[in-house]
This record gives sequence, structure tokens and C-alpha cells, in this order.
Amino acid sequence: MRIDVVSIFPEYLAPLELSLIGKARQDGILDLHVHDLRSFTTDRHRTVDDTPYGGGAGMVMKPEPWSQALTAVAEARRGHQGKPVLIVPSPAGERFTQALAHELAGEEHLAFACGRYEGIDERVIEWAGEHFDVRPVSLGDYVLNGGEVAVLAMVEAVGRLLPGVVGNPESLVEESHSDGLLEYPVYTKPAVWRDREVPAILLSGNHGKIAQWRRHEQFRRTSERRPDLLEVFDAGKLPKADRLA
Ligand SMILES: N#Cc1ccccc1Cn1ccc2ccc(-c3cc(N)[nH]n3)cc21
Repeated sequence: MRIDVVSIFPEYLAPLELSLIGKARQDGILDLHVHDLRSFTTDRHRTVDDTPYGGGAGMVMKPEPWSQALTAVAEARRGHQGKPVLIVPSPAGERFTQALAHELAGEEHLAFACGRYEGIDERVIEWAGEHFDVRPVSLGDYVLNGGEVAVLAMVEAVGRLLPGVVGNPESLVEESHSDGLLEYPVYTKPAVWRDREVPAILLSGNHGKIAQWRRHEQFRRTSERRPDLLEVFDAGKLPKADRLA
């Protein structure tokens, strides 16, 4: 997979050189390119923002540097099938979920446009639709100062799903949200720590009972912490009788 990220703070994406994503880049699984939006400006001051039409606080990102940057990104993949996906982090986007991470992990090429200030001139989003499948995406119902933090999270969530990135693919199966539920609690040595014991069932060696206990814990946790997920789960999946299977 190729990933292009455009930002006025390219150094914000440096953490993507570390750990599993960094190794995926070294292994050639992930081909990540970070572009400084200011390198696509033409004025002496390398201007990327201006005052908003209609007034209001803050500044808005100018359209022309973005069109130059995104054209360069689209041309980097010319000749490949279909339109690349352009993810535009935004408080006004569709919610980023594990399901969307899986969908994006199936793409050949992802581009991310990191806005700042009060956002990117809306005409860029409209124009970009000629060259990309444009997806405004929200990390959650809170406001960040820009798109970079959201891109770090999304690149990690998508990258770890690519074959060969996570050592044991089995670990991707039972984690939170993979089956619509939160994951069960995990424990390791010592068996007793500060007078707190590991649940005895986990030391029993009875794998059927352990699986049953873990499933029950998934439902208990999800019911306590994210009852909204249970509604979705119930609407779409197992009959109640199997819920604690
Ligand atoms: N746009 C905007 C905006 C609007 C009002 C106030 C502050 C901003 C800052 N901002 C500029 C770019 C940008 C990108 C993504 C987010 C973002 C995503 C999630 N999930 N929260 N915040 C915010 C971003």
C-alpha cells in the first residue's frame, strides 16, 4: 500500500517511522510519503491561509496550494486502477471505525489531507472529487487543532491490518471492535499480584470454559462501557441465546 500525507507540519508524522508501522515501511509493506504543503506555494512567504469570506474568527486554508499538492499525489499513482481514496480528517466527517479501517486496508493507495486553522476551502473538497474518492472522516466528537493527530491514528489502525505487519494475525481477530464487542480482560504472570489473583478459569487449562468466560466478559464489558455497541450487535448478529456462548 502507498500512503501520501500532505501537511504544513510534516514533522508531526515522524512517529510513523517508529514501531510496527516503521518496520512495515522498512519491509516494503507500506510506502509512506509525507509532503509539506508549503512546498506547493509560489509566493515568497509560502502562504497557505487567508481570512474567511463571510467574516468570522480564524483563517482558512487557501485552495491553490492544495490543488497543486493533490495533483502531484494523484500523478504519483497514474496508471494504477481506479481513483485513490483521499481521507480528509474533519470534525464534520463520517466516524472512523474499525470497519472503515478494514475497508481502507483493502485500498492500493490512500491519500490524507491534513487541514489546519479553521479548515480547508470547501472548493478543494469539491475539486478533489475529480481525481479522488473523497472521504471526510472524523476521529470522534471532539475538536482537534488539525488533521495530523487523526492521520497518525488512522494510518496506525489501517497499517496494522495489512498482511505481515502484526506478528501474529490471530491477535487481530479477538481485539476490541473486531466482532462488534469490546475485548475481554487480559492477564499475565505473576498469578497473584498485590493480593490480586488471576481469574482461576484462566489457569484451568479448560479451553472451552476459558473461551466461554472470555465471551461473557466481552458482553459484560460492552454492556457496562458501550451499551450502544450492543444495540448494533443485537440488531445484526447473534440470537440472544448465543450471546453468552
Ligand atoms: N476543520 C476544522 C476546525 C473547525 C473548527 C475548529 C477547529 C478546527 C480545526 N481543524 C482544522 C483542520 C482539522 C482537521 C480535523 C479536525 C478534527 C477531527 C476531529 N475528529 N476533531 N477535529 C480539526 C481540524
